[in-house]
Amino acid sequence: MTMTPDNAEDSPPRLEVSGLTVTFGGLTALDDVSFTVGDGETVALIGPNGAGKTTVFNAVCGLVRTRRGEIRVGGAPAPSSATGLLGAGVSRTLQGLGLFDRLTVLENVLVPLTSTGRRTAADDLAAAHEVLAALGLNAAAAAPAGTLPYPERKRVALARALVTRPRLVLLDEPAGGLGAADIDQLAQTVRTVSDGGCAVLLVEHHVDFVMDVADRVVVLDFGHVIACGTPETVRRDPAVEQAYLGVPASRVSTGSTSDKGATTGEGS
Ligand SMILES: Nc1ncnc2c1ncn2[C@@H]1O[C@H](COP(=O)(O)OP(=O)(O)OP(=O)(O)O)[C@@H](O)[C@H]1O
Repeated sequence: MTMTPDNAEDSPPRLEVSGLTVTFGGLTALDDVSFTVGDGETVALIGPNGAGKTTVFNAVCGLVRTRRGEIRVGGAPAPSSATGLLGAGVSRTLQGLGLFDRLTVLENVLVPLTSTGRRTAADDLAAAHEVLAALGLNAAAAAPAGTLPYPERKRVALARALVTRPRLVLLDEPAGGLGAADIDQLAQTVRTVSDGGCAVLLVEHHVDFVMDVADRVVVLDFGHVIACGTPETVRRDPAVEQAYLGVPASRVSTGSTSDKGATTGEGS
């Protein structure tokens, strides 16, 4: 859902990517990529393997050098340090989850709060328990994260991204490896987050999930934006059909259990 704050017409987009070009040696991973994500808006980046989706995330987080172009968060140049991003209200999840398996679920979720050092321990605990409750993880709070089943581990990673109450959250394949019930729950969480005014940018291969939650879809292919629009517009676009949606998953997937193809059923 797109929120319309009172002064929306005066506000810069929460995320503005303009003419972003990233090269790795002789490879142009992103070529003149531009799009925006507004407050309360959910935008999905889709495209085949190697299209450049994760590179966009890495560029927004300052993890890869930008050859050309500009990235602005809330109207200001995007910070490039982890603490700068947290301060600007940006958080992200990782494809590989990146949890500390031996730390408890609660300790994992507290990590981004303690690293900012701006709040009291009591505030941090309250915020962590709030997000754990919202994601149905309270009962698992004291368990080592590594002992949980994969869908719960994914929710812990999501909780860790949301505990700072971000204004922009980047979700890297949030539905990957999940079954239908977990994807429904995830979609509800994404809607709640965006209804609260947070801008959501997600990379996802699970097309049904994208069509369900995204306000707009940006389609990348070989580092170029080949389509951008509402889910229905993009789904009917012949160029998107040819580059991605019409391509058998086996031709864009990296493995038989991978969620990297354009999947339309359950993610695993
Ligand atoms: N650090 C790097 N060094 C060299 N090449 C890289 C690096 N990171 C990404 N690439 C290349 O850049 C291109 C875009 O990769 P990227 O990971 O952004 O694609 P993607 O759309 O996220 O793919 P996937 O769906 O498989 O995650 C690919 O050709 C990839 O091999």
